[in-house]
Amino acid sequence: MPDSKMDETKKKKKKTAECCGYPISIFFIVVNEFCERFSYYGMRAVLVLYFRYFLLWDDDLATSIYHAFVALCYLTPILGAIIADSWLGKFKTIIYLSIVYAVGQVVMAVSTIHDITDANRDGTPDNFTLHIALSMLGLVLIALGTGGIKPCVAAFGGDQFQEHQSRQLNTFFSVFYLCINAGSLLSTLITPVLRAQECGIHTQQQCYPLAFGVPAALMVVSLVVFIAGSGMYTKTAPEGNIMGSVCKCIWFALNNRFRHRSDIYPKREHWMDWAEEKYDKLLIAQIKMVLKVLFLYIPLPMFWTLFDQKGSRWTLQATTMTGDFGGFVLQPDQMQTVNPILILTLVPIMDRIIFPLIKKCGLNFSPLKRMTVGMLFAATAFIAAALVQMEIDKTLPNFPSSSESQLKVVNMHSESLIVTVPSQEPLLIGSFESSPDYITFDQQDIRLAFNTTPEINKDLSLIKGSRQTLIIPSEPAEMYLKEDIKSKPKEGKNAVRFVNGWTAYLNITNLESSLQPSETSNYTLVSQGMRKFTLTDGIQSCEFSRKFGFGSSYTFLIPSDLFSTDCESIKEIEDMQPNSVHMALQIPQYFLITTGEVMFSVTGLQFSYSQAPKNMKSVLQAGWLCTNAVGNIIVLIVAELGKLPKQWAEYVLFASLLVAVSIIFSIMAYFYTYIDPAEIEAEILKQQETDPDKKKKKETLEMEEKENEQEIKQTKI
Ligand SMILES: NCCC(=O)N[C@@H](Cc1c[nH]cn1)C(=O)O
Repeated sequence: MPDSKMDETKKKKKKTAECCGYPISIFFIVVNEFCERFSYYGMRAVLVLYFRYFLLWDDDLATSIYHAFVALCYLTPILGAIIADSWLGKFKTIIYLSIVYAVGQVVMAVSTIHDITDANRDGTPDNFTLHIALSMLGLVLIALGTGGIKPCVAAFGGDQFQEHQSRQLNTFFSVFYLCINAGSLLSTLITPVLRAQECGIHTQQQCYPLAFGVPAALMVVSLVVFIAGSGMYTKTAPEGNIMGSVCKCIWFALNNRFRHRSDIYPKREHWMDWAEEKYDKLLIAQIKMVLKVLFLYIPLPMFWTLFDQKGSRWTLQATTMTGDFGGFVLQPDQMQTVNPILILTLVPIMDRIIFPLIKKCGLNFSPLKRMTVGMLFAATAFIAAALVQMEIDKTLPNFPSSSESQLKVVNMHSESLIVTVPSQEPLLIGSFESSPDYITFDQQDIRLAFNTTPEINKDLSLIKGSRQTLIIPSEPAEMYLKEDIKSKPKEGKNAVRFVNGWTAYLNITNLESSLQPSETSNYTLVSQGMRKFTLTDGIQSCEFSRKFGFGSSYTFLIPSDLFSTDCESIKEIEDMQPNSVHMALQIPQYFLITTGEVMFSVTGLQFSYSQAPKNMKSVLQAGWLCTNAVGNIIVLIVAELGKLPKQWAEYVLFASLLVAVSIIFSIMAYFYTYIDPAEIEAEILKQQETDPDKKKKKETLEMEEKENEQEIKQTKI
């Protein structure tokens, strides 16, 4: 950098306004981040539901696309960092990519308006292709925007601080993290509520446009806030194509090293020193710093692999638990908000109390040690999750393995029946009752004998890995098999179905179609709480209500005296008992992983900023975010491949993997020496200034490069 230019930036820095030791411009950046994270996490909160219930994709497709989107969001930071460092500078990159981001959010919101293609006004869109195309376009733009600006915003925030504000700089990253979590907490609470509203022009539907529209609006606010602070920022100019020269320099060093591999050449301290012939000492030193940090990042994705499973595995675990807290009832997916709530309380506690206390005890709790401890906390969180899982497993129904089949017998006949089952005591099943529990068979083909007159022998071919119910109607010879659910119902809901013992067809609320005599309905899902069903045959009707817990399954037997007893005589068969392990048991694992997050993630953010040379701050931020992307990809792969028979075993496996990785990391960290990039850079510059010969050489090289660049530009034109 020419001296005159350096003086200019120094002067500018002196002018920045301060408040309590912090640059005022920080305020705008922090508010901007809050709005942006509100927008991002709010959209993410309803995304899977949008795929599932608006685009009508199946579960697997919905979750795969969701994870792929999240992974993409953490890969695009590389792109953002390149644009910022080599072309537009952080400030302009943030503005332009925020516009892309906001446009993406708006496109996404528009894609959720069913009325735009609902010509026949039946409430479902007629042209799914258009909606899918729009939403995919929206998501790509959003991933580009959110990922692109993320490394820039953190680094740009850091840039606002001057050298004497290093203490405030550390606090900034904590406050930054608090804002992220305040934004994510609020939006994950609000957008699902917005989604549950009904809206529409022709037909009233779930209000996805509102659930995606509010995040879009917040992104526009975020952009406006950022621009509002425009006059106050310290803006560092882009320093040219850093990534390009870094790659060229590394390539040259490797080549040069290879050419001089014979013993006759003197060894050099570091392989990067082999670039000295052609490249500036400063650049070489900077590359060394970055490479050291990037090398250290290699084990980090494992942390995110565990961390990001709280959104998937842990939420699934919560669906097998009960959320009844007496006064209020917590839904399984709401358990996730425990993380941001704990962040909001733990970050200040750590910063104000725990870390200063450790320091007072004379212990040096360096950033890398903190990160190692953070990883160990995450591992213990998974051990806690495994313990909870074992508790749940005790209460879970005994589902058939893939080679077994299970059968239950329901007797709707007016008399008791004795059923002879292979390798079992004969079963006595009273009229209007069922066999006490599912009977498990190793074989598929079985023969049952019934003591009716005349005796009935029935050959059944059961489905492997399935649960089925044999319904014996009033006319026993017409018995039939019905397939049952073989896992806990989704999202903590309850699966219910009816067997019609009434003599005519019945309409029942919640059921898709009317039920013929002796027919068994398909399952309908009802959520926790008091639920009412109205049964009618077109002439008479009665109401039947029941309180449901979480994750149960019932078959309701409708008797022939249904209406004379005012629905009182409906009999329930419990196929799956409601969940009984309390969701509060998940709090320890949330506490542990969040403590781990504060030590690992907040520290990693600071570390990535502080150890990066001035012109490569966003690059290292991008590298840091990339560890998150890789972590998500590992989740995707493991979810596809690894099907451990027991969930608790999978938790223990992940915990052990992370412990192993954290040991490796601690060894790597032991050999890392913390640096002050600014100091090293200043020293090298000084050396070069006192060495006029080298300075000249460097200047000619720089001029050559510039000429080259200009030539390239001209040829392009
Ligand atoms: N506490 C969870 C929300 C949160 O802090 N997210 C931060 C950090 C982060 C990156 N990957 C996972 N987490 C963010 O979005 O930058």
